[in-house]
Amino acid sequence: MRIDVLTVLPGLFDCFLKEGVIGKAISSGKVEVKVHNIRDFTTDKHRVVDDVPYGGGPGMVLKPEPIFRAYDELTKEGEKPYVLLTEPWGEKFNQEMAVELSKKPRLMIICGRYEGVDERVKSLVDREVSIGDYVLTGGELPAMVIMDAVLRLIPGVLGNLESLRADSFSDRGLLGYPNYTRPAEFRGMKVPEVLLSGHHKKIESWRKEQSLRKTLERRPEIIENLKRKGLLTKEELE
Ligand SMILES: NCc1ccc(-c2ccccc2)nc1
Repeated sequence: MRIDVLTVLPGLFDCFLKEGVIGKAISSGKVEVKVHNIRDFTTDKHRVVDDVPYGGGPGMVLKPEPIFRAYDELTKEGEKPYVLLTEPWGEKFNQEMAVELSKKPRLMIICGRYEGVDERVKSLVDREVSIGDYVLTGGELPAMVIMDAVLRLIPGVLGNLESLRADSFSDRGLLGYPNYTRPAEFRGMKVPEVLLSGHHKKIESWRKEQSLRKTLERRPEIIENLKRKGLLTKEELE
């Protein structure tokens, strides 16, 4: 997969693209991520990327020209990208969308900033995406959240051990089960006996029950949603 990011603050992505699983996936060539400074696609001396809103009102709006110039330049060759715009009011990002986006050969993420982008930019956009109902200073962090969730799903990006965690639970949006590691007792808090039993069937059913219980308790709408879609097995429903 290739991802092109358009932003006025490219520096925000430096650590994200160098460290951890994402950093390894890029350095190993499993995925390609290019961050582009919108300012590099201006033509005036002052490299202006924003302007005051028509009709008045507070703040500034990202101008259309530099973004269109960047889009035209970056799509001259190769597959046309599926274009996302990070906005406070976009469609809510979730694991289902992450799975769908991970199947695209090429993505472009336009990061909103200031009061937002000129409305004409949306003629380039396939999906306006929000990571939650709160307003940030810009769409760069949401872009990193989306890339993290999508890139980890690309085959080969997660090491063998980690990929085991991508089981039918996380993919259905269920909350995870409790995790423990050594020591077996710490400050009087013991690891549940079942996890020390070595009885894999019992451990698996304990974990399923814990995950379903935690999801029912904290996010009942996820259970209802899965029920409606018929994505819960008979024993999971019991
Ligand atoms: N859904 C989170 C999100 C996404 C983008 C923005 C944002 C804020 C300011 C300017 C442009 C985009 N805020 C929140």
